[in-house]
Amino acid sequence: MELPVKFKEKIQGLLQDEFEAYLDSYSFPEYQGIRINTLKLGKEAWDNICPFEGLEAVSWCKEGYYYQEGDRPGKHPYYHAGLYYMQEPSAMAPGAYIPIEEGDKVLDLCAAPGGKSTQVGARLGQTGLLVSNDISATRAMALMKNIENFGIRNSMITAETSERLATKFKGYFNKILIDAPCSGEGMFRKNENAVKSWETHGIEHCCTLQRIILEDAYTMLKTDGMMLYSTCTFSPEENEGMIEAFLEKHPDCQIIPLTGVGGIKQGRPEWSDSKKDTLSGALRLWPHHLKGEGHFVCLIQKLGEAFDETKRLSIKKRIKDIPILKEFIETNTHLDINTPIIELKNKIYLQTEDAPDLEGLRVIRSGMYLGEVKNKRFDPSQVLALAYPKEMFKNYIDLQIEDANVIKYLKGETLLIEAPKGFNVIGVMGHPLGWVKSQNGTLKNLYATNWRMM
Ligand SMILES: C[S@@+](CC[C@H](N)C(=O)[O-])C[C@H]1O[C@@H](n2cnc3c(N)ncnc32)[C@H](O)[C@@H]1O
Repeated sequence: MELPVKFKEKIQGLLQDEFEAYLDSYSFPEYQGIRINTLKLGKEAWDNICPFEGLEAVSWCKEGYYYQEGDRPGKHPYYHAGLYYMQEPSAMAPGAYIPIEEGDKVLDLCAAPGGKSTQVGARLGQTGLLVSNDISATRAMALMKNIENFGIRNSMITAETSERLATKFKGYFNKILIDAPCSGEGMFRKNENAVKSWETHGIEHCCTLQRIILEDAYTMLKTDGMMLYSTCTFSPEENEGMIEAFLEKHPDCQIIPLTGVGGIKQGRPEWSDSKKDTLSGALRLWPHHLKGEGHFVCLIQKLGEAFDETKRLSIKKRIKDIPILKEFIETNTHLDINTPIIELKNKIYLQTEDAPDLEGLRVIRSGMYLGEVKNKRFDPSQVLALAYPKEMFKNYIDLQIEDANVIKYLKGETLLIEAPKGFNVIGVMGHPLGWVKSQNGTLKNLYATNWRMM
């Protein structure tokens, strides 16, 4: 790996006698992690079915593990069941350090492909609301799939600029995650393109974006709300310097100090202009101090007054108001038919009671997609099967992990299994995978085409 000379000189000046150790980290292996989905199973249940040998705990994220080279977690049926997310271990820090309380309204402002959104969504435990946003609609589609696979029900997904979101959500959120677009110096070890991008775009371009995003996040925070700012870069301009400039502009905000564990170091006030001690309450993850690529994390609280001016969705419909949907839900599930929904071009989305009105925004998913009313029938979505435990479904077929039918199902094949006539949910080791339709000993495979195993 050839590091840009300018970068090397700068980091040497910053790290001084740590510089050699930092350079040595480029010969260390790439660290890969998985994070268990606590919406679907607890630690004990995971330990009972874990298919990977020698997982090692990530010290700053209690659901995180390093897996070994040769493991293929993305190819395992448990990945299709949404039991875990694959994530670089240092990237687990922002989602682990942001305080989340039951019922919080959380915004993940730069969310794709969904590492931190799935983490925070799991921590919300299906309470409150998670709005996940990314400026790129293409990346937001990948984000949507990850959120759906995780079974996060209380979520909305948008593809917007922070400026446009801020016009809708003034003073609305309790917590905001800003995993800012950055110069990506922490990605150099595993991705040569990150070096090219650093040389092309430069740090100043990223700083401009970060300043705008932080300002908009401030507008969207409630009084006492907290935002967690993170980057995967080392440059002080995008980290301590960015926070310092923000706090100068907003004296009603303060850093909530965080304490590093497992080799995580504190922020470096000496790398800022003001050298304010409070900046040491931020965290720095370095590849020469821990097993991870690198991150910066800082938690900020807004104390100033803010008023929630966000328009709420006027819920006019519930499941019971659409006869075909009501019949499907009552026949096949134990879902409450009073649950609020919205209907958009025959597609039905589950809503939370206090959902915000997203009109005028570029919306990727307005609530959890339940399915489609089509030619006087209801086609249930893949998401519906993944978003609830097996007990929610009246007909559930469970397969053992070694059963060849698991892979056949994930590949979209028809299965020869006796089951009650009509819709069934099929799953593996107690965890739903998707729908099948049973008739005369045959299961028609309804596993969504774009989710199939290759
Ligand atoms: C570091 S990545 C986010 C990674 C993500 N948080 C995760 O954990 O999977 C930064 C993201 O910011 C998005 N982005 C860039 N500029 C943005 C803006 N002005 N508003 C919102 N998102 C933006 C990029 O498309 C990119 O997906």
